[in-house]
Amino acid sequence: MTSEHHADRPHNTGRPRRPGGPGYGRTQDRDARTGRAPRAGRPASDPARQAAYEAIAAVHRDDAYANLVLSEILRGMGLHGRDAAFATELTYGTLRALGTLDLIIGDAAGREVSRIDPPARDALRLGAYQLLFTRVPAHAAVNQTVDLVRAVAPAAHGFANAVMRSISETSLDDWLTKLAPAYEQDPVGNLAVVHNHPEWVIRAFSEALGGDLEDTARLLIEDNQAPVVHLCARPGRSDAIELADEVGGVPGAFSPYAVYLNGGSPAELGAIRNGRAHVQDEGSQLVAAALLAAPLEGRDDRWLDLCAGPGGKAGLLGAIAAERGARVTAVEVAEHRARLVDQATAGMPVTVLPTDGRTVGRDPDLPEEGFDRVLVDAPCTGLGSLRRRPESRWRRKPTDLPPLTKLQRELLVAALRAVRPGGVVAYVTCSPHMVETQVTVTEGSRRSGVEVDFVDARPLLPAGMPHLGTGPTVQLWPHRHGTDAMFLAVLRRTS
Ligand SMILES: C[S@@+](CC[C@H](N)C(=O)[O-])C[C@H]1O[C@@H](n2cnc3c(N)ncnc32)[C@H](O)[C@@H]1O
Repeated sequence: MTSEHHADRPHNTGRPRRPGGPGYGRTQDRDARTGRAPRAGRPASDPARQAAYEAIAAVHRDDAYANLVLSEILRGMGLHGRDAAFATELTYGTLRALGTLDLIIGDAAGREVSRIDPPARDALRLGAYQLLFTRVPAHAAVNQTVDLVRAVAPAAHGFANAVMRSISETSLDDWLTKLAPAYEQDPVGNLAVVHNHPEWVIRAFSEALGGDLEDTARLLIEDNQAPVVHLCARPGRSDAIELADEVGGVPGAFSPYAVYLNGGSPAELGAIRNGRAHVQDEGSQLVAAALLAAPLEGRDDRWLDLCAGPGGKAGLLGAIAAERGARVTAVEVAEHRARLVDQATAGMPVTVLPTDGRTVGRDPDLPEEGFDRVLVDAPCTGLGSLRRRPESRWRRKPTDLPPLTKLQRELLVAALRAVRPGGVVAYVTCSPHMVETQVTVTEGSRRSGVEVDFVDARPLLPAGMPHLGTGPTVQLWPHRHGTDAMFLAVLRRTS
């Protein structure tokens, strides 16, 4: 091993790195130790790769969300069109495939990736992704990566060159054969490496899919695809067919409000800018509409959204409330998210309460038995929307579950107290994890102190929708419905 193989170790061992501190400099920064600019007169790498590197580094360094940080970076660098699309593919693809990329890099480098200096490590991940998962020619992937490493971790460029060349000598299939355990001996371990998901997530998916590993594999494959952007045509303001014509999209398969967008930036659409539509997964539209489709006797004009931020479902409920003469109270505990709900529901009969949803009965605006329909779109692991949040499968941990499920139960209990006898509560998560779905619903309703009945949620979804199971709850799936894996339970308070 040459000395360069060791040159990428942290220089300031023992001290945590600050964001923007040495070793994490932006590609155009000067080298923190030598003060020299990287390869004077020559860009570190092309702008799309540079943007992708910055985004990946920010996700790992600052716990940033890829979608938010990438759009900021693209804006800051003035990247549009093909460059922006390439940067997005590189960022999302690298973050999704992280577990497998790290195994391969670790093998090629002869050391754990945790022992590679973070800037060099992120550049190598980006490079390995190009080599193994894209049609970028190998020489371009290697050279661009080495140039990038020269800029962000100058001492490691020789090491990076050796690792990239070693990775490029073997095809992805051969790497997977070498590093994945045999399916017959360890099916979950095999799927984890082959389809880029943590094992605990695969076990959770498999449990929710009745232990069917072939079906689970189909879900994992779907999770690795870039999702189609769905719009929601707001009732009373727009119509899905007209909107599809206007934006060059296609009306959705299930939700009467859904339009599938054929690429392009939704933020630039007139319909989004003037509040006739919003971006929202079709599954989210379906579960919000299901709450309003549940039969109800008596009063039906006081609706509550107990976890409203950033306001997607509140926007749909508010638009329908305007048509039906109802009023929505939208509760959101995080102030900045409550402001987003305000913006999302401008001009609708919606009152936003920036408060904790568990204060039902203690807050005069959240009286017990004060609402006819209540939505609890509970905070959750988000394992059902991994397509949209490429980093989250590696960031989430099983230890996230106990505090989240406690909060979910408490919010469901609050919802069951807020609804009047005879009224309905929809409990929704964008996670299919059974602990967040079935277990929370069973435990929450048991602890609420009120009597409830399950309402069969299947007839509350559009007629003819396939794969809705045996009820009374419904689990949607990316590989079956093209939606996020939304879970829906509808409960009627009977006492
Ligand atoms: C899954 S998100 C809701 C998404 C939203 N319904 C939509 O469609 O845009 C859950 C939300 O619950 C909020 N939240 C968490 N704890 C809460 C609490 N105790 N009371 C009210 N909101 C809470 C989170 O800040 C987060 O915005």
